[in-house]
Amino acid sequence: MLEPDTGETRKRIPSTHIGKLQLTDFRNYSSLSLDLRPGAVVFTGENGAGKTNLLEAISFLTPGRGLRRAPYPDVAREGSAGAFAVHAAIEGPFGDAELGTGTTPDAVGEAGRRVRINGAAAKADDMLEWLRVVWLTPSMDALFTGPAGDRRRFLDRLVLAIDPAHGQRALDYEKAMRGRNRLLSEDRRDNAWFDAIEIQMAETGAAIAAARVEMVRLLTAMIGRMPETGPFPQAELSLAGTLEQSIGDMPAVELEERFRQALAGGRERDRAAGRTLEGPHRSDLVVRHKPKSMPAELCSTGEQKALLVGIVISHARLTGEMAGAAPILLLDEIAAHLDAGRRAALFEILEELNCQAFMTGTEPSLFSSLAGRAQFLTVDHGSVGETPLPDSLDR
Ligand SMILES: Nc1ncnc2c1ncn2[C@@H]1O[C@H](COP(=O)(O)OP(=O)(O)OP(=O)(O)O)[C@@H](O)[C@H]1O
Repeated sequence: MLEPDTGETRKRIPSTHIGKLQLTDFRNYSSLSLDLRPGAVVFTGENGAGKTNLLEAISFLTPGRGLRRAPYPDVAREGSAGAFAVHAAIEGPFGDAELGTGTTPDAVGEAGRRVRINGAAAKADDMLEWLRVVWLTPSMDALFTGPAGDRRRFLDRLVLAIDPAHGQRALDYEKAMRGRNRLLSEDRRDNAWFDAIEIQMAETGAAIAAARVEMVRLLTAMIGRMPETGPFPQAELSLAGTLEQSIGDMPAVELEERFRQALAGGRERDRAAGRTLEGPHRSDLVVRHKPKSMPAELCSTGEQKALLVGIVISHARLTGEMAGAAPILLLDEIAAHLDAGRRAALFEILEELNCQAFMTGTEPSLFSSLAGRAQFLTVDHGSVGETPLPDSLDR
């Protein structure tokens, strides 16, 4: 894996931006065509107008199930034939590209979403060659207090943005584990079958753990570049998980072999539980508020939000340096828990990162410090137009 640029002469990372976004039968949009500019893009409108839907559409320009993780039939506009399409014209340092994605009425699961790049059928992972998309949504406000699975998913998305092979690794591991869990729950005792599955789990599981450890190492270095206190305090990151904690203590092949042995030795225990109890699917990302030396889950709501924003910003910087192009950021209701000082600080950092950053809020006044430096768009139940300026910001 490449190292981020830590030199004295830090260059400005080139920006990738969506110049045009077109939606068909996507949530409350029957047909929409939007011209977008680089830098900050602010969507404002009343509750239920369709602001988050726009961010969700952009989140489909990266592998996975989008920022709501919704079943595809829910995403297609009610009253439509049951299929949706998102199309984006991308401009960036690697050239221009046309990215298209969508479903058919019977699409289910991740594989049910089709992708086209420059008119040709492509895999979802191929979109990562053109742009990286990272998001922060209000549902992530409970990231530090909620279940470990949410933090794992968050971490794996961070890894995916800098290491495109991570998605396939995770899919392969899950597929093998589902096979093993089926054998366990059906009380099958076919040792050869178990052996074959466990070899696959050991290989992919050790690779997943190694990629996560690497991510935490790189992100920790990047977080260290921020002021320790300041508007977005430094987070201290570590991983809880048998595999992750053993990395560095032994060569990768030995780690893989140990995990394989642990799986084989744990069959009876797992049979009693009806599922696999050990592996990277049980790991957790542990976050502490460094200046306060306190677990993140014990911090105030605002402090947790500031920590999370700090992590996402550092990750965006890391992604930019490693991928050679700044990622696209989706910041849903970002202003909600941030005071005016932190909002202004965030906008400054986004400009420095050179990201196209999509932000939503009910009131344009929340973004007043961006007046003249951002594209302001008003969302109104299925249509989007330029926000009249400057009056709306002078309030
Ligand atoms: N499949 C669908 N077809 C049509 N409309 C839908 C579909 N799914 C959701 N909606 C509508 O989209 C709207 C919600 O949009 P969205 O979540 O983007 O709102 P928002 O502007 O972000 O609101 P808030 O400020 O409350 O977060 C709701 O009115 C909802 O009924």
